[in-house]
Amino acid sequence: MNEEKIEAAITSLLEAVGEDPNREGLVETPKRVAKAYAEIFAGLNHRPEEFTDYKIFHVDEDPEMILVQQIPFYSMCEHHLLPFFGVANVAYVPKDGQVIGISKIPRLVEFVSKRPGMQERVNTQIVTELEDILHPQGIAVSLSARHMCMEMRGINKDGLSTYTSKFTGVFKDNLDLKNEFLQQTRNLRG
Ligand SMILES: Nc1nc2c(ncn2[C@@H]2O[C@H](COP(=O)(O)OP(=O)(O)OP(=O)(O)O)[C@@H](O)[C@H]2O)c(=O)[nH]1
Ligand SMILES: [Zn+2]
Repeated sequence: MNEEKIEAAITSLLEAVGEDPNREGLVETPKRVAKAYAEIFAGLNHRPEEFTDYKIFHVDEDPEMILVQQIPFYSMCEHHLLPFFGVANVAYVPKDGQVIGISKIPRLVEFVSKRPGMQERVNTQIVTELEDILHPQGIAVSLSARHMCMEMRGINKDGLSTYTSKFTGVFKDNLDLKNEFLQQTRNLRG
C-alpha cells in the first residue's frame, strides 16, 4: 500500500470539502488516515498462499458440522467507501475427517472483508476460499451487517440489518443439516 499517495489524497480531499488541512487539528490527519487505511484494507496486501497453506489436520471422529459463530467483521462498501460491519457464521462438514485450525476461520473472514467490497462478495469469497483450502462436503456461510451508506446518508434508515447466506454441497442437499445451521445461528442474527 502506498501510504504517501493516501496522505496526498487526504490532503486534497480536506481542501476539496472546504477544510484547511494546515489547521492544528488536521495537520496529522493525512498520516493517521493512511495508517488507518493500511489496516482497514489489509486484506489487499495479504499473499493468497498465506491462506491456501493453512495446515490441515486429521480427526478420526469425523464430525458432522463445525460452526464458528458470530465472527465480527468490518468492511468498506466499494460504492461509497463507508463501513459495513456485522457478524459472520461459518460452517463446514469435513471430508475424510480433514479439518483446519478453528482460528483460521476468523482469519479468513478478516482477509476477505478487509478490502473495498460488497456484502454478497464477502459472503461468496468466504465460501470459495474455504472450498479451495479444504474441499469439504459442504459449506454454509451467513452474514448480518449494517451498512453506514444506508444509515448516515442516502436513504438514512437507522439500524437496518442486511442478511446474506450461501450454502454448498451437503448443506444444499440435506435439509436437516441446513436447518441445524439456521436454528443454531437464528438467535444470533442481527
Ligand atoms: N447489493 C449490495 N448493494 C450495496 C452494498 N453496499 C452498498 N450497496 C448499494 O449500492 C448502491 C449504489 O447505488 P448508486 O445509485 O450508484 O449510488 P447512490 O446514488 O449513492 O445510491 P443511494 O445509496 O440509494 O443514495 C446503493 O443502492 C447501495 O445501497 C452491498 O454490500 N451489497
Ligand atoms: Zn455503500
